[in-house]
Amino acid sequence: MTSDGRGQTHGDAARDPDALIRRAGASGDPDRDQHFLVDDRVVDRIPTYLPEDTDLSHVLEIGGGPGVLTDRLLDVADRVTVVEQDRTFADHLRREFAEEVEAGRLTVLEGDALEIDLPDFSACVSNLPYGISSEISFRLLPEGKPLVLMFQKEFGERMAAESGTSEYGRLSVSAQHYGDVDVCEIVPREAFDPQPAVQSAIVRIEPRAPDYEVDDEEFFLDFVKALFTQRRKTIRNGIRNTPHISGLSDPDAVVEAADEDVLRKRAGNMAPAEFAELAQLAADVGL
Ligand SMILES: C[S@@+](CC[C@H](N)C(=O)[O-])C[C@H]1O[C@@H](n2cnc3c(N)ncnc32)[C@H](O)[C@@H]1O
Repeated sequence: MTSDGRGQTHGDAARDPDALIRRAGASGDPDRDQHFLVDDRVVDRIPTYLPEDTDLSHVLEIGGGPGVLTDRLLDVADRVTVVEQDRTFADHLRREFAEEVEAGRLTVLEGDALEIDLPDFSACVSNLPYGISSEISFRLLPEGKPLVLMFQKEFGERMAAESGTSEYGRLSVSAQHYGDVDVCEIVPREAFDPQPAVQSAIVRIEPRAPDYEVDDEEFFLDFVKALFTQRRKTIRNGIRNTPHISGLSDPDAVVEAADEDVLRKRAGNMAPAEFAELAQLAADVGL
């Protein structure tokens, strides 16, 4: 660790994004979710969004590309593992950061982040391939580690949305079940090359032990999904209409046992803790 306590430093200066892309020998292909960060100021800020007391012993990055974020992560972390599916960029990362690879400070895993065995990591910081935002998030969230992730703006805002807003939905409840979710920054299209069609958002997820119990995590997530397919209906009707999604064998028993105030609500007005309490009851009497 350096004197500022934020990990080791490497090299003298941050590598220039344009030079990194040139040395990779390939430009980004939007069809492969390759939108590379070229705005140094944004890249510099990303690691600073990690919660203060984050353990930086082993930071995971999904989708390294030319390595501009990898470079900054090596500045703050003791060790970095980067997963990159595209061989051209995986090879480039190994070449570009050969010293760090040699020193055991950087591991480059070539493969699909949805399929590959992920290492134990202490935090994850990534400008994600947008096409796998949802699936990779739900691989990372249950690990209970701090995450700083770049998403498409609308996706990030839905993840962080509060109950009662139009963006609040299944994604918000499921993500906030694992931690406190904030949008740290909206990033304009111009910060990337090639530019994506829409703006992006940097989102922080700070893990938190839930202040409620969920014994059957899978049922909880299915139950939330089921109720949001009926978001305009009351919870009472939502429970009755969706046993094929929630897996409940006796939805009427759940309706009979649940609190009348809750049954009158709609999914968009239920906080994650209220969903969890209802799911716990539903699992007990209706599964
Ligand atoms: C949005 S770019 C980010 C690149 C770099 N971190 C940056 O910020 O400039 C996403 C990267 O993820 C890679 N990628 C796409 N799908 C992937 C997958 N399923 N698993 C691992 N990497 C993937 C792409 O090749 C690309 O390099």
